[in-house]
Amino acid sequence: MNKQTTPLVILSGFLGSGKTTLLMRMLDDYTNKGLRPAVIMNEVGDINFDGQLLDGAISIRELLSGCICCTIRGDLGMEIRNLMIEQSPDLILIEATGVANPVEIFEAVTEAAMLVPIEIHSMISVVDVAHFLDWHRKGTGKTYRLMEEQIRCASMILLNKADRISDKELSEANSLAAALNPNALIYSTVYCEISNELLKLVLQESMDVSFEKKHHDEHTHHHAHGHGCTHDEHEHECSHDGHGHDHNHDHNCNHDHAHDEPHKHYHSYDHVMVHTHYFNQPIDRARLEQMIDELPENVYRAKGIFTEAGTGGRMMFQYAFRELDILRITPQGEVLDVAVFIGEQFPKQELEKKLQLCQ
Ligand SMILES: Nc1nc2c(ncn2[C@@H]2O[C@H](COP(=O)(O)OP(=O)(O)OP(=O)(O)O)[C@@H](O)[C@H]2O)c(=O)[nH]1
Repeated sequence: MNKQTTPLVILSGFLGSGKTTLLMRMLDDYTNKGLRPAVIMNEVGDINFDGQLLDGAISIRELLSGCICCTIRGDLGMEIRNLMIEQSPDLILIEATGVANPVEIFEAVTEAAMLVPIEIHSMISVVDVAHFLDWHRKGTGKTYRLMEEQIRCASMILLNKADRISDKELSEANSLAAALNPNALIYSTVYCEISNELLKLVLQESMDVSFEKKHHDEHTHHHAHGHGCTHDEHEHECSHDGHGHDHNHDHNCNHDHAHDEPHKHYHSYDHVMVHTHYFNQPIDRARLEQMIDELPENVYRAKGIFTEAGTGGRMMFQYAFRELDILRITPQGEVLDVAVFIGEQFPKQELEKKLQLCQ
């Protein structure tokens, strides 16, 4: 490890694949070893629920309401710079949004490296293996292509949620991932459980070599600000009709795709829709569970904090690819009751009605 630079690890992977689960493991391990990690978390929504799950002693920077690979790319550089100056951490972990294009994140970090001495040691792509196979069978769509890109750019791939598929399917997913990225280390995991040796390896310098090579070999489109990305700031469709708040991320990313072939550049963010709902009353948990069970397929991800009617307990729910987890939390500081839904073209008004009925 080069002592002059601070190692930086990027956690990428589609919505709900297990990035925060991995982040928490890494933080536990590194803090137990006496290291001082700092975290940058990026969410497409307005709220960072995952910060609630982290130890209050860890320095966390949040980049909300935008995707670090595009709209708030400049902010990432500034955050890294500020973190380095104010905290001088031993390492920086960046959890990207599930819809971030890894090539763009890599470039945003590279730009930051011009300001402060940091070095990317690893880009870990966490894959919800059941979700990945499902999309592979459909074989099309921006979501699948984004997942492919996240796999292609990784130095390490975790085929996570292995508990949700058979051994045969796991071996199929392994072959698919290896075909997309023969240079990466591939592991299958349950709740991102990786060994201490691997966690150590993540911080070692050699890991980024194949990644950099892939970057230059395969992603030959022009960049360094000259990539023709004319972001028409978000067309924020903010309908403050009481509680709902929608973001239709309709920016036009005019990448010069002629230069991108054969590996096109997928900014899945432009087709992603975010709906935020603030609860103003306690929630009937059974109704919430039923409402989530009935969510349309194109809602990929939902998270929220609510007060349970009856017990008055504060709860966090996590929904990813048709699986729901609800856990009791002790909020750090003042935290509102709020839920965020992320997906593609889902009927927001219908969702709003159902949310109202849970109260
Ligand atoms: N069954 C199963 N569930 C898992 C596994 N790993 C994570 N989860 C659950 O999947 C949900 C999403 O996990 P997160 O770690 O929050 O996923 P994420 O990638 O950070 O999600 P976003 O930040 O929204 O993109 C949570 O409810 C986790 O408890 C696993 O291996 N198996």
